[in-house]
Amino acid sequence: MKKSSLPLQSNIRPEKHKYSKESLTKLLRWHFGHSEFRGKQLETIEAVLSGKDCFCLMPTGGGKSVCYQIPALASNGMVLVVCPLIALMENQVMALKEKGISAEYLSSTQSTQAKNKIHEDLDSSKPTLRLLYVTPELIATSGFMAKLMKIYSRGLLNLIAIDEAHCISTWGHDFRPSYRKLSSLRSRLPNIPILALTATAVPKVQKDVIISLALENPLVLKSSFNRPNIYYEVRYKDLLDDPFADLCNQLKSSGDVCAIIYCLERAMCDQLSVYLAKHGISCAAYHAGLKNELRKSVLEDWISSKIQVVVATVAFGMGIDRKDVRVVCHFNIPKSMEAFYQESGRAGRDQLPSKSLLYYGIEDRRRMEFIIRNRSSADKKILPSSSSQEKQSEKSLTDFTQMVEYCEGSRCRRKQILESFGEQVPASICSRSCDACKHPNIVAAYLEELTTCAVRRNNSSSRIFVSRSNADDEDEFSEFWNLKDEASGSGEDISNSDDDTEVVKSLTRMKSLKKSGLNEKMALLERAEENYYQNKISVKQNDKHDKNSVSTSLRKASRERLENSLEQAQQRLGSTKIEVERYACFLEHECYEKYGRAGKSFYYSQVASTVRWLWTASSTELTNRLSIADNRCSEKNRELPALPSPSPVLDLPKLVMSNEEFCSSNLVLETSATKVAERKASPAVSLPSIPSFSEFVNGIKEKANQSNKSHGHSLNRDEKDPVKRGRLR
Ligand SMILES: Nc1ncnc2c1ncn2[C@@H]1O[C@H](COP(=O)(O)OP(=O)(O)OP(=O)(O)O)[C@@H](O)[C@H]1O
Ligand SMILES: [Mg+2]
Repeated sequence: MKKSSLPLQSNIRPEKHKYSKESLTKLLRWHFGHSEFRGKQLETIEAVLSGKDCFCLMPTGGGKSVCYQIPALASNGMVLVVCPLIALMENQVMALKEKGISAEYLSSTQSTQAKNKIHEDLDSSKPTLRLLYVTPELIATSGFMAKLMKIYSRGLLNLIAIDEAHCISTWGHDFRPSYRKLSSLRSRLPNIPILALTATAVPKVQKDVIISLALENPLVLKSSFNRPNIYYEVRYKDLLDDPFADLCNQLKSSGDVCAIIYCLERAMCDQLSVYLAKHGISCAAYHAGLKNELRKSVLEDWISSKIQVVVATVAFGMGIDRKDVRVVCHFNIPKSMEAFYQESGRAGRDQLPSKSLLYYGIEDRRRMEFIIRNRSSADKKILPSSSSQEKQSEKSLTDFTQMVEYCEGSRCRRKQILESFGEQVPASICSRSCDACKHPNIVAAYLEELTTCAVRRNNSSSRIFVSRSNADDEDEFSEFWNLKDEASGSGEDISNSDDDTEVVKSLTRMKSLKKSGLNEKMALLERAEENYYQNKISVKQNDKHDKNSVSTSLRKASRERLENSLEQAQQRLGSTKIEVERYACFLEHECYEKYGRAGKSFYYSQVASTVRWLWTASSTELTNRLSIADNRCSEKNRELPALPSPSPVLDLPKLVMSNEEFCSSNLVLETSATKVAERKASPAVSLPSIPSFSEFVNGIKEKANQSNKSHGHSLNRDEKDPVKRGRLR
């Protein structure tokens, strides 16, 4: 159904018309059904209608399209819209046509017939087209440029809108080399106002966009990037029993809502989508590995609400306008804050309460670092090394570090996002609409547990890197670098004079930020460990009353805790038969060997790590680890370290075993039944609670100050005990 145009004035160029707010609002209501302009929409529209260049920064879903669609309706000529993706153009043109607005797009995917029809209209004496969407690649062709010049010389071109303008900058997260070619528009088509629009522009990118498009004294309109209707939350994979199940519960508890789940790899999209579907969630996978028809039908089904959840790679989303997306989940850490902001910003475009969930895992982090580093070295092989490339790879790592800070820090998530775009905001801006502000104690406790996990994984980190040694393999399965071909084909050097200092500054900033976060704790822990191994810690081995020493009762309790966990692992894995008591002795002994002398806090942590590992270990991992115990049996003469003197309260001489005793312990230990009975009957050996690393550090400080202050953690012990809490709720 075609609506008649509201009669407004003629050509906006060369005479610059003044449009009243009322007449423009009328257009907005008539064509789009919105009652008022939002944010900076009106200012932007007035600026371009008066012939000014304009740089418009609005948050995702802020309503940037209206800023060039209304000018197209306010005049008789045509607005040229440059878009990075065909799918994006298709969507917008379809939506405009449904509103009765004359809009078309030109792309390689169209039939010759469709293209000819558009060209006929453009060549006619009175073209009806109001908006013509094109890709930057088309602009670069001489044929299209000639056509454009003709339209221009006839006075029919009113405005050039560059959507997703950050794609022009190599500093932006979605750099498109073809966007660089837009720089000729200004010289070829002088006096036509250019409107650059983006939701993602750090100051450096803004500057780059303005220079690259040769905008003349542009009006720069910035809205806040804040998305107040989005609640931000990070969930920690390493602390979860089953991240798939957790996500499934999260989606179910939100109701049958529309969601996008982003994964790094195609295989993960398929796997997760199958899992969710099996558990009653209406969903489908979407990635570049699927056939075009299937992809198209998934997209159509999702847009028309036939399916509610799409599990996709980053190939899905730019410009997709489903307003009621309630949850955007990143199942793997994104590569940068910009990418995260863009993707999570697809939630709540209708301004209603929505959620951004990010599942953070230590292995995901390492993997992404690995990909970024390898991508950089792969690029170096393809392209001759240049300073701009080096800066680029440094930037990728710096960007990623910022994302890691977001996950590993306990600061307000919203504030972190906004500050990463150079926006200084008061702490009150969040009003408890992120997990760090809403549940600061819980987030702090999770991060402390994560520290312990990180230490444990540090010991086995090489496994991850060894198994992923070929960067090219990554690209086959992930759309992480989805614009890679284009990017690597471009040899343009676009370095700016101040790039070096900017990068150095931001790196320094990142380093100083790190100091306050998890890394500091890690460094502290590493130093403490180092000190221990260099015998700098004086452990009073013979002092029975040293509160920090590991008592025999503690060792026994730890062994029982490990027995419980081994029993649970056995149940979970089903097929694996484990000699629970024997291996619990072995695992406990490992913990003691490594940390016993450093004191009970380190020892506790190590036991807790082992318990957590047992919750998630696969059958093979478990078998591998326990086979070490069996191998040890052959080391007959190896001496175990001496235990500290037994506690006067509970003397358990049998707890300290030689290797031989250990190897035959399955024969001498009591039956499970008697042990369980004994365990129940013995109140003296209750399971120890595990102090966090910060509790440990605070404890030392307190001791030094001889203060009677309590620890100051508001979580009670039950909440902090990972065994009792078990997992993230
Ligand atoms: N003045 C307004 N009042 C109410 N809704 C509006 C207004 N302007 C735009 N919208 C709606 O806001 C939604 C987002 O608009 P649009 O797609 O233009 O956002 P965008 O800024 O281009 O987002 P993105 O950065 O994700 O591309 C659309 O559904 C649109 O209809
Ligand atoms: Mg848009």
